[in-house]
Amino acid sequence: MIKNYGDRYHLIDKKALEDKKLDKDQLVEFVKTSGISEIGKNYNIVSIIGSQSTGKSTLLNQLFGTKFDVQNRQQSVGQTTVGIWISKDVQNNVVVLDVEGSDSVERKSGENMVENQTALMALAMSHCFIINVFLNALGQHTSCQLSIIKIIMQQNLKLFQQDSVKHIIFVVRDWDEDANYEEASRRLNGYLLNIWNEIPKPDQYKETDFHELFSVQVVTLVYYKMKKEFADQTNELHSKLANQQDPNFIFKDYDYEKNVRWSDMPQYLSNIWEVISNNKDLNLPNEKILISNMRCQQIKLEALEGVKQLNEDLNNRVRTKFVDNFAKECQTIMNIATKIYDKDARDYHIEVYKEKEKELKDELINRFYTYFQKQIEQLKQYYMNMLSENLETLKRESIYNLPDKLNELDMLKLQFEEQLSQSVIEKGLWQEEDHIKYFKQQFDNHLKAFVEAQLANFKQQLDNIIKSECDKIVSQQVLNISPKFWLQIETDYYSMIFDKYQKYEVLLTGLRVQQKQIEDYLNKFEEDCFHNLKQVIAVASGRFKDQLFQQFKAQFVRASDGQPRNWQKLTEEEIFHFYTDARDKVFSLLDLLRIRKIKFIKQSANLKQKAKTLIITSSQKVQYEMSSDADSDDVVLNDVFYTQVKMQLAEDIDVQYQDAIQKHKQDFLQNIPKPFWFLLLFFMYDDVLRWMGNPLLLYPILIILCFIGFCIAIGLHSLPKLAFQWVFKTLNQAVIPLIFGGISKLKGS
Ligand SMILES: Nc1nc2c(ncn2[C@@H]2O[C@H](COP(=O)(O)OP(=O)(O)OP(=O)(O)O)[C@@H](O)[C@H]2O)c(=O)[nH]1
Repeated sequence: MIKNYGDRYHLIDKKALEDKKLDKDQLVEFVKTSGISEIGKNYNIVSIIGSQSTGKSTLLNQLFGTKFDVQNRQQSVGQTTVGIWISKDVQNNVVVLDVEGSDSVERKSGENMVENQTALMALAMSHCFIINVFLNALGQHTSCQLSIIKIIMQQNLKLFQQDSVKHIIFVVRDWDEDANYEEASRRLNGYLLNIWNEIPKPDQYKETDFHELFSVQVVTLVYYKMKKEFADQTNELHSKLANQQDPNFIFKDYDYEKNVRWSDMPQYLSNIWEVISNNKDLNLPNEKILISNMRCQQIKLEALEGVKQLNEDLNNRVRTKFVDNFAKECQTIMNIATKIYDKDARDYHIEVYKEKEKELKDELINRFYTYFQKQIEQLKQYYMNMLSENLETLKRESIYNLPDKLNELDMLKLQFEEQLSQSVIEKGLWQEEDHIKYFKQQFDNHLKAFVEAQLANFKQQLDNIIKSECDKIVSQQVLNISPKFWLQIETDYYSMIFDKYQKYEVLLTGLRVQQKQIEDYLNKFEEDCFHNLKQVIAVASGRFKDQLFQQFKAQFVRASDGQPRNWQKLTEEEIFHFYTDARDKVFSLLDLLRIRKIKFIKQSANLKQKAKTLIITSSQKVQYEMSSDADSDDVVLNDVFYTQVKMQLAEDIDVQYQDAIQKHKQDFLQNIPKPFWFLLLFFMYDDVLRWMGNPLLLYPILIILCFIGFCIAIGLHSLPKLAFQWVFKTLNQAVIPLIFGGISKLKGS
């Protein structure tokens, strides 16, 4: 059973030596009951080694008020202290180790290892290492007595990293006033320096000076029975070891942060002991770090657990909708977690503490990042939906209102940016700029697609308007073809198109179409307008002939006062004159139409137009010109069509002329009253019958009738008709004018 007296504890006992491990539970219990755990990191450990039964325990009890067992000389001479005992100064934060005496007679040969192990354990644990020696032992045997120091110093260097200066105090017991202190001090220091020089050192300490790692003092104590002096001297030594106010306090510059917390000491010591007893390599500071690592890791997990519910809540909310003040919430969770962590972990090894704190933050940030990704998706979805809804409404708006509306829609982008910026706990941490950039691109593309669709609709409407306007312009000219035909079309067309071109350009700029694209749009607009004009002219050209004919008729059939001409009153020469006059005019107009071609001539004109959206733009304006330049392919009337129209027109005009002539002649016959024609028939009919009696007339008539009958019988109905027409025409042209010409001459005379 391990001895635990509450005020002292058998740290390394036989069992620990045999098992090569400490009973941690017992140690924990001791740490609790002795009140050591309360001192946290603010403590120093003092240990003592030396030959067996040299009053080590007595000295410690005197110094620190501890209750280590002291050999009773009356009872027996033998080993009292086995292994290592641990206790605490009753008044100060000094932890005391009482170590088994070296060169003990109880240890069999080959058991030196145990002494070395306990001494090494004491050295590894201690901040101050007291070497207890008797004055009378100083001499030729001292080096033998100090051989243990050599071994443990060597091992200590090999196994442990030296993170602070260790104080070595030689306490020379039974000091005689006659003894030479300087001599004793020089000798003891000399022994240690020799040891230092002799021991093989690891590379990192090869060049290290002994005094960088060790501080050596020699303290003398009188024979313990000289109670007053002994008490004075031990008090002085105690003050050096425990009184922080003492100017000779040896731990003045000690960094207590390097200490292992007493609550972690059981684990720490059991690790050291395990390594020492198994003769394994050990790095003391690393061991401290190990403990700190273990505890800080646990505390970190506790901190994470402490904010688990908050994390889940945030995660659940961001799944359904984006969270306002997302970063603020993350920061709150982070603060809570670090507070939990800081409360328990801040006393551990500072670097481990910081490292684990960073790990905690990183882990939380990683979690927040997964929520942040959902947050981005939610934000994107929300603002894209907002955009789509707005665009749906804008479909019903006039396109000219769109530029202003686009500016309003930009607010959505800004809102997204603001929301996203408020969602990052550290600027640039989650590449939010990239997300903003990507979103803006997506937003702009969506907007662009919408604008393009709207522009396509608008362009279609614009084309129809242009077509109808062109139709009006051309029709107006076709209704009265004049020498200014093309010029007027050109003027009207330009003024119509110019206005629309400007508005279109302003609109395109307002709709944020890129400059290059604006040019493309405008070029297309010009081409389409021109194409429409050509189409309208092409269709209208089908009416040229009729219109020219009408214009001929208007000039030929009607007089300048607008009244129809009286053909009867006009001579044939006059009719002919009017005819040629009107005909020449329409033919010259037709000729004007004939060679006309339309082509672009680009002319630059600077336009400055203040847009509705307050954007000022200037660009080049392209104008058209109609000309007879044969370079262009855009021919309005080609040669074939022109010839066709001219022939038809000429035919129609001729008919008009013939008609006029006929009317001129018919008018003469029509002037004879109808009763006169009946009277003539009445007087003629008996003569006709008499003529029929004449075979010279009868037979030709019979032959003609037979010919007509024969033609009808064989299906050639038109043949007799043609024959009659020819005969009557000949008569009309040759005989009747002869007859009526004579009559009219007679009438005239
Ligand atoms: N001569 C002398 N004897 C002392 C002194 N202090 C104590 N003793 C006696 O030495 C004997 C051994 O005392 P301990 O304190 O048990 O010695 P120790 O070194 O702790 O012994 P171990 O535990 O076996 O290592 C006791 O009988 C003490 O009375 C001293 O300063 N001088």
